[in-house]
Amino acid sequence: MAEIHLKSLAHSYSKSPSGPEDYAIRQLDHVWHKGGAYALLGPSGCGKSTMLNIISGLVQPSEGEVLFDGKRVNALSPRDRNIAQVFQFPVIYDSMTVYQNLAFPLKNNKVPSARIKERVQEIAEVLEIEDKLHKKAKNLTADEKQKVSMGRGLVREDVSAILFDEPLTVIDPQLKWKLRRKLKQIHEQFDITMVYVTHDQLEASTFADKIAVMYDGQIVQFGTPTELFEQPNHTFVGYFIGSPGMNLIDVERSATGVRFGSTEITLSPWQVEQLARLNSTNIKIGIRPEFIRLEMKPLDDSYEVEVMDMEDLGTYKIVDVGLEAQTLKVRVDEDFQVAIGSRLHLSMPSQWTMLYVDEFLIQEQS
Ligand SMILES: Nc1ncnc2c1ncn2[C@@H]1O[C@H](COP(=O)(O)OP(=O)(O)OP(=O)(O)O)[C@@H](O)[C@H]1O
Repeated sequence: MAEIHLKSLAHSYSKSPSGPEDYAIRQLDHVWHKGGAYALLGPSGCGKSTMLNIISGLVQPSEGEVLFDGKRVNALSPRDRNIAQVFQFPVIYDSMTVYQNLAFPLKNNKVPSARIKERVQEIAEVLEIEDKLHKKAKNLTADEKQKVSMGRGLVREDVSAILFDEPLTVIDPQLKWKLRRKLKQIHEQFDITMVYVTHDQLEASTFADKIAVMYDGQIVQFGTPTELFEQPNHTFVGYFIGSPGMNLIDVERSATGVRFGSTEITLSPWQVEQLARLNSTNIKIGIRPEFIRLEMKPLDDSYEVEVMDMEDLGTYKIVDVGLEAQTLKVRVDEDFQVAIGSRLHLSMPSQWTMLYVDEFLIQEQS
């Protein structure tokens, strides 16, 4: 098991990149600590697979270093890096039995046969495929094949880390949840560094203690699911995490804070102070639908809004309200009743009103 440090790492698939847009990974520094259960979350094309392949050695980074426990491994082959990688689609030998498939990585590493037997049995039990051990892999279902593929990654005890690249894509939705829990359990049991790539926030937060959110070749935030929800460090994190995502409104500076149209937004004094130090005109405020309050009567700091739409999602409702030219989404209880077109009063608690300049969160200095 190793700490994996990506130092000043950047990668372009182009031989002569002419600008940041030619990079799949823009310059970043990141540490995956020993024994952590991590997710690497982001939309298609943001660079997740490239990062995993750089760690495992399948891709050589065009800039920077990959360090395992402080030792540079850029020149080491994937085999010598001792990383197990599980891909989106099963990588197994069809002509071998399940047992032979699971035993293969151990045999290659000259593990004594008694230990191979024990270990294969242990992993097969965890993945609930012990009754398939003597079946030929070609006769398995797609789900079972992927379980074997995962087992081949999990079976080795000496690995620096296990990297999972969207491993549950081919798995039946019913089984997905169960397998994610299993992986988490395996992590707790064997204490291995695991990095799990996904574009699904639910998958990321059920598996990982900490999530790295990737956007456009950069890690824009590395935090717990709660931190990503409550303090999105970048507008993309606000938008991508949550269902629906954060309300983001373009604003301009005003005498007391910021405004859009004739709506003045009251900021905290420290936000005003920090904003005054910056020149950018790319300013947004963000607030999650869960943190906006809707009232029948005006409050001191409320804004009058019009109800535009309402969606009943079973256990809660999402109300769309119009404030000047903006539409904000508000999450309300299931029993909330209101007619479309009625006028309500909206308030945004300052504690949950985030200020973004050039897409990054303005944070209170301690
Ligand atoms: N072998 C390659 N040659 C050239 N460009 C590539 C290659 N592999 C990936 N890219 C490009 O690099 C960028 C990052 O791709 P990558 O596959 O790492 O993203 P991803 O986040 O894993 O996406 P997905 O979830 O769709 O797999 C994309 O613009 C992609 O088109």
